[in-house]
Amino acid sequence: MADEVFPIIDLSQDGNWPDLKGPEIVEACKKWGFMILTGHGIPKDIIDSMFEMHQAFCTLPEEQKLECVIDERQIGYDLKRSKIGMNECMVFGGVKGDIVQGDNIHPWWDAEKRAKVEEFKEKAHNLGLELLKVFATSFGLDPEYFTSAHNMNQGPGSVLRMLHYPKLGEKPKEDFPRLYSHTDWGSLTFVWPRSGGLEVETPSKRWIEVPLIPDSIVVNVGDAMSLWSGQALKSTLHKISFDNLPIDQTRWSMAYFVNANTLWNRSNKCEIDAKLEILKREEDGRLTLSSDQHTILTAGEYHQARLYMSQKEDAKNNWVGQSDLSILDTAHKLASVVERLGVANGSGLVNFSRS
Ligand SMILES: O=C(O)CCC(=O)C(=O)O
Ligand SMILES: [Fe+2]
Repeated sequence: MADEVFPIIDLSQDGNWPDLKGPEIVEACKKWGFMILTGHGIPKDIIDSMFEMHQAFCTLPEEQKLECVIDERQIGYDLKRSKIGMNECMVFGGVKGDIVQGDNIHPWWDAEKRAKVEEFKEKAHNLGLELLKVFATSFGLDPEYFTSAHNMNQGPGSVLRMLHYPKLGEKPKEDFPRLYSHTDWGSLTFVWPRSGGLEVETPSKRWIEVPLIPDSIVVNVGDAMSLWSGQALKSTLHKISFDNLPIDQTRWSMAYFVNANTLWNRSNKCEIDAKLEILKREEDGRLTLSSDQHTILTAGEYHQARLYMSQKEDAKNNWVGQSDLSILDTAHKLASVVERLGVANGSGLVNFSRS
């Protein structure tokens, strides 16, 4: 449709962008669930230096990179050759300080490089907090309503994925995509693209490629934030297809996933847990706290429900890596809450539907 213009919002005019650009930001997140932010204040030399490290690390032989494979804290190297996608990724999850001190990171990432990653994560996180304040303020809530549940010092932490979609000799025989059609699980996602290829579903459900603007950030709302906001904010499907990123092309990008706090201990009990109190949309557009107990989940319960839903989906599709669903014994009840709210279906795959 001719009036479907991908939202591009420049924050550079004034230090007071949350007040000045807040309404435009919220509108974009309601209508598209996606926007591009320019003039966002994260310096270009810092972004450049992150991509330099990313590209240099990816040139190491595969067996070296595989020495530290991604763990349950979401730290380490992730090589994907599956229905999820065909890419490689260095993943830096965990809380503040975990990268500088942490294990399971290849020694190629020396102290100086790790400090840069921590600094970048912190800058990204602070921008995420500003956006969460904009959302809360626009809904008439306490500005810290969402931010208080996104503390960088509390687990599980937000996750930086440095992504590389390599050139391929031939198209995979197994029908694996570059990146499957999905919505993100968390609160907010930032993507720094260095190459084109990312496609999103428009409000009228067409697929378009996200404009490539150097040094900008592509921001999208995740399922948790959509759920939390009573679906006032939209979590939108996106993908990278072989049509748009053919086998002879490469894509470099970085994605930062802003997640709500929750921490599981070794006996699978949740120790820190943000309350994901699903807000209710009033007729005048305001969001209020719902009195319906069924619409109150904690971030940990939400996460468990998503795990359960995606493993159920994997099992249905006979995907590799199935695990024992009985571990998640209460999760199916929670999954039905998530399903009923219509924010996510299965693992967020193509047949995702929303009223
Ligand atoms: O590479 C990209 O730009 C997209 C990454 C993405 O959507 C994801 O990892 O969830
Ligand atoms: Fe995504």
